[in-house]
Amino acid sequence: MKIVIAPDSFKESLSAMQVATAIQQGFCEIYPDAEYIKLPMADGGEGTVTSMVEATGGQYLKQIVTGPLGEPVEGYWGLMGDGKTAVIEMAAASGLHYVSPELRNPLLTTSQGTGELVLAALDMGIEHIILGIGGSATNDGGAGMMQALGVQFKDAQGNVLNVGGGALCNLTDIDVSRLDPRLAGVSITVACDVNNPLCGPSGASAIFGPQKGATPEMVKTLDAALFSYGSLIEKVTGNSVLNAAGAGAAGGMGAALLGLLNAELKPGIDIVIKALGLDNLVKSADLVITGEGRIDSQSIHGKTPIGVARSAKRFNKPVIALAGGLTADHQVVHTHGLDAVFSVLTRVGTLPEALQEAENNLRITARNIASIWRMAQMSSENK
Ligand SMILES: O=C(O)[C@H](O)CO
Repeated sequence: MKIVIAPDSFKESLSAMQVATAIQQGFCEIYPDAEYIKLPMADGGEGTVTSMVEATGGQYLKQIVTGPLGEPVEGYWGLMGDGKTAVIEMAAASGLHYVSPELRNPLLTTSQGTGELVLAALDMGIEHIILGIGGSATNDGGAGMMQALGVQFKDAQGNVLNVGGGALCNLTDIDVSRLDPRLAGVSITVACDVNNPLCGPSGASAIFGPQKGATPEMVKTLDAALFSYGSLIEKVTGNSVLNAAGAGAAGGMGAALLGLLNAELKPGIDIVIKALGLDNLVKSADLVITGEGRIDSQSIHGKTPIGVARSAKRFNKPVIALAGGLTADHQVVHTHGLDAVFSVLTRVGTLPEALQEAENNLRITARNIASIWRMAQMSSENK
């Protein structure tokens, strides 16, 4: 029996490889002799560099950059096996995991560090950038990143804006004349973890603002700020961003990349699936297992489990997903290729307890799924 295990990370708890290993351990208790293929996946958010570097035999590079609250953090990026392509994930510089829950405030957080990672890659003379966006602590429309790359955002008095999503309320002018000229010679592909638009009820602020610490009042302020930011980008560049799919990824960073850098936005999971050759591996599998920290109705907008399911369903393979948590509205995922989904929680506890127990709970749940799988196999053999 061949089992492909292709999960995302469980954010703030386990890396994608740790998740895959825990699932394998559980399955091995029932199927010790099965062939297991573990593929740590990512969708543009945290883990994208690891997946792409490992898949292409590239290398990791460390870089001290400005974190979401202005503090120095040790970020990283990857040089892919071809030696010409940089793979950068914005979460490695501006990710939510850098800000503890009580300090989360998307009015103030900046994506500047992501721009600094891009500068580090340009310094190495790369020709192409794959920029994974998602998992951010920011809602600044990627303005911080663009500031690091030389763009100036100004208010009506001609003053350069402060950093953070809240400051964009005062934006009246975007000056691109000092944009780093090296960017003109580099192609940028953006791996978006979601396809949400910039603004509105399914936009960056409304959907992802709360997890970054936005109160309902802040969501309104941030949404209005991103609307005037997007409108101004359209006016200055002539590029449409307000209605573009993915412009709302990573707190609106998609809009800056599309509008100000003419980058191409793609579903991140498709880029990772291609680099890892997932289609070829699932083709001959008996079972495909995926997972993510949380599975909800938003998962269908480009998250890893659905991308993996799409790949598996091309070859009509069964797909099971394991999640730390399932929301009440998660069932829509069944119409997108996930045959069965399981929450791994084994008891009622606190969130920190759930994060801490995730590895063991994954193993236990995987063991039980394997046991049901074997019972089903035995009963069909006995018919
Ligand atoms: O960073 C975020 O806002 C989410 O991951 C969606 O991109």
